[in-house]
Amino acid sequence: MNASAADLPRALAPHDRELLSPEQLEARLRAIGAERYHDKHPFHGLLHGGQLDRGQVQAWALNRFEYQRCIPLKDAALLARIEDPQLRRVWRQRIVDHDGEREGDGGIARWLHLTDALGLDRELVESGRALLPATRFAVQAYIHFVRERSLLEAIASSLTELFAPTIIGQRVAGMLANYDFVSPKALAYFDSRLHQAPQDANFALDYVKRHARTREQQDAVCDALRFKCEVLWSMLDALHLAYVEPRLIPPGAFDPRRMPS
Ligand SMILES: O=C(O)c1cc(C(=O)O)c2c(n1)C(=O)C(=O)c1cc(C(=O)O)[nH]c1-2
Repeated sequence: MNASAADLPRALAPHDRELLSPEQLEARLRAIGAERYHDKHPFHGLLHGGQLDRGQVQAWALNRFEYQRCIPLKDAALLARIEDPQLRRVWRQRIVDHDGEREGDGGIARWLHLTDALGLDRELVESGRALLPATRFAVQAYIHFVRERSLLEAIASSLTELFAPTIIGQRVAGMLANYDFVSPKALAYFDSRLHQAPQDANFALDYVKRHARTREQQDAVCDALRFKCEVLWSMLDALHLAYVEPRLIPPGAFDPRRMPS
C-alpha cells in the first residue's frame, strides 16, 4: 500500500513541513472551510430547505442567540490583548457592529427582532436558561480559546466568516421561500452581515497571511480554523439531536411542545 505524505506522522514527512507561501496558506484555509464549515451540516440543509417546523426554527434561533450574545465578549477579550492601536481601531468595530451605538441598534438587537418575529419570549431568549447545554459549552470554548491562545490564533479563529456570506445567502433565500412565518424584516440581521462578514474576514485573512511567519505558526492558524469549525458544527449537532433525531431534549432546555403557539 502506498502511503501519501498526508498519511505519515509529521516527523516522517519533513518535506511537508516547509514554510508555506501566503497564497498556499490561504489555499489550505479555504480547503479547511470547504471540508468542515457548518454549511455542510444536515441541520442547515433542513433549515434552509424548509423542512423544519416553527418550533425547530425557534430552537435554532434561541440557541444561536447565545453565539450572538457572546461574540462581543470574545472580541473584547481579543481587543484587550492587542498592543497596536491601529489594529485595535479596526477590531473594535466588530463590537460596535454587534452592540450598536445606541439601544435597539446593532446585530444583537437585530437577532432579537428575529426571535420576536418567531414568537419567542424575549426574556426567555435573553436569560439563556432554555439553552442546550452543548450550545453553552461550545460558545464558552470559543471565548476561552481566544483568551488563552496567541493573538495570531485568536484572530485566525474568526476566519470561519470567510465562508459565511454563501451560507447567509442560502439561508435568507431558503427561509423566505419556505416558511410563511419568516419575513424579510425578521431576517434583517443577515443583510448587515452580508457586507460586514467579508470585510472582517478579509482583514483577518490578510493579517494571518502576513503574521504567520513560521511553519509552526501557519499550522497553528490552520488548527485555529479547524477548532472554530468544530465549535459551529457541535452547536448544530446538539440542535439536531435535541430537535430532529432522536429528539432528546435535555432537562430544562427549550421544548417547543410546551410553548404556547
Ligand atoms: O450565520 C452564520 O452562519 C454565521 C457564521 C459565523 C461564523 O462563521 O463564525 C458568524 C456569523 N454568522 C455571524 O453572524 C457573526 O456575527 C459572526 C462573528 C464571528 C466571529 O467568529 O467573530 N463569526 C460569525
